[in-house]
Amino acid sequence: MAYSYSEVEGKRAHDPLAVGIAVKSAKCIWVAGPIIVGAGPSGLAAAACLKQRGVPSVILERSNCIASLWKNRTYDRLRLHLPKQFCELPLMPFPKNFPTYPTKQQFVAYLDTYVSRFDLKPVFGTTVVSAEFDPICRFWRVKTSSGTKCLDFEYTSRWLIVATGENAEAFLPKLEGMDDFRGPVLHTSEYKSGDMFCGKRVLVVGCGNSGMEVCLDLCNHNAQPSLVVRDSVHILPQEMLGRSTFGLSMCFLKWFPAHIVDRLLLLVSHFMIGDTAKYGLIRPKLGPLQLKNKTGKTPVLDVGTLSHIKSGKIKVFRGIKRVRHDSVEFVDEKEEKFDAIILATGYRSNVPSWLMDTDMFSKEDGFPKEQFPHTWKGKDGLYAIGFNKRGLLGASMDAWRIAEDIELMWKAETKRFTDLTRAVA
Ligand SMILES: Cc1cc2nc3c(=O)[nH]c(=O)nc-3n(C[C@H](O)[C@H](O)[C@H](O)COP(=O)(O)OP(=O)(O)OC[C@H]3O[C@@H](n4cnc5c(N)ncnc54)[C@H](O)[C@@H]3O)c2cc1C
Ligand SMILES: NC(=O)C1=CN([C@@H]2O[C@H](COP(=O)(O)OP(=O)(O)OC[C@H]3O[C@@H](n4cnc5c(N)ncnc54)[C@H](OP(=O)(O)O)[C@@H]3O)[C@@H](O)[C@H]2O)C=CC1
Ligand SMILES: O=C(O)C(=O)Cc1c[nH]c2ccccc12
Repeated sequence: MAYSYSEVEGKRAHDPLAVGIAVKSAKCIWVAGPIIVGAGPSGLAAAACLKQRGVPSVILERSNCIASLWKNRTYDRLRLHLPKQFCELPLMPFPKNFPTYPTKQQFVAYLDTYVSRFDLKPVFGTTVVSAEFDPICRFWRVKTSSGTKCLDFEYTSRWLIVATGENAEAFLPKLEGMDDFRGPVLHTSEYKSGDMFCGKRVLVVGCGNSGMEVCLDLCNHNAQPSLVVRDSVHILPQEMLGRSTFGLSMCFLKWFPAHIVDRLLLLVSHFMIGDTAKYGLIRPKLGPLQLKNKTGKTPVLDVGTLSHIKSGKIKVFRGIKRVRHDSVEFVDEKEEKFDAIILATGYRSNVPSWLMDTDMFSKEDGFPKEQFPHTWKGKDGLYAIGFNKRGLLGASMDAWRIAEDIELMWKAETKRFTDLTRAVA
């Protein structure tokens, strides 16, 4: 099937002149600057930093909006857990009137403004299904799918920036007997509020920040939540000594090693919230910051759930042995009836499903093989943003580095091109 120039034109992202996209063939689009996969906070931050340095880019996004995780796959009561100064994207501070912990709606509004401010125009409804480096031409071939075959393209560029996120796909563990359960089973990415669970017995599986906060939301909606804690977990108060726990940790880390700061955090936590192990929340052997550094596991910042666990309003269970028709059996042989199950079991990267043949990413977990601060750069013009397990702050750090790196090559190439055209003229 032949494609007219205007049809391909319709799929163009940014200002075609500024971007310098050239249509190479009917279904192939050459991108002069980098291709960015994903229009979440990371992809947007990368595009903005590049633009500020005069480097155009094209963002490919599978959903029909920016920040789809925040807009479509998070619960209503979500707020940033870290103070706003640690969650800003590069080049644009939060509005002064934002509270210390902005709501999801405020954060999303900020991202919408960010997009307007930098005039970013992601190509929506475009899933990257494969990306491969062509060693002969020395550029990346990025194949996309839009659901309609006639709108599938191959984008090519010298640079590829992976910004699909650490939370690209909901992780749904296979629990024995789950198919027999008579009630609803949903992942936290589908959970909006406890409205529909009023009066219901709900089992929340997983005690990360999502599981803990969903339990709190269920309490607020008069449901009866129970929490599965299969392993150990660090719970820290969101604030201590009059400061945010995160801010305080960052401050102390400038002077002391992580294991010392961990001792302080645990001491103050013990003083403020007591021994969490008494309630089934056993602390890992390694301190919260050391554990975060080593495994990426984020400590839970308590926003009110713990008091309901202490009061017995939220029951804590150990791992699940099997699910039955209307109940769940736990590893310690206890069995309890439930009306619904919410899987707060986290997410997975989807990079191995589309990025071919690279040394940069692990095929097992879809994260860069290198550790922070070396996660952002691979070979042959390949970059990763938002994969250093340091949230939005980490994504901002990556954005600066990537833009700086690409700008140097971009300027050199632009100069070569200008020299060449002058010589020809
Ligand atoms: C509930 C929740 C709350 C959080 N709160 C905080 C917080 O308060 N502070 C903090 O610092 N961090 C927080 N995080 C961490 C979180 O990872 C970041 O906030 C942020 O969303 C990461 O941005 P990202 O752009 O890297 O990934 P995402 O926001 O996940 O964006 C990735 C984008 O890539 C798109 N995509 C994926 N695969 C493809 C493909 N194959 N083709 C095209 N597009 C694709 C997705 O649709 C998505 O829009 C939170 C995470 C969750 C889940
Ligand atoms: N406002 C905020 O800032 C918020 C931030 N977040 C962030 O979003 C990211 C994702 O968080 P979250 O969704 O909580 O996911 P996490 O990956 O942090 O937590 C998943 C939890 O599920 C448990 N789990 C996984 N499989 C099973 C199973 N088969 N049986 C029992 N338990 C299981 C894990 O246990 P184990 O550890 O044993 O593997 C872990 O406790 C994190 O970075 C988090 O900090 C989330 C919510 C709010
Ligand atoms: O939400 C996340 O997982 C983040 O990476 C941000 C974050 C929340 N709490 C933290 C504690 C230590 C380091 C990062 C975080």
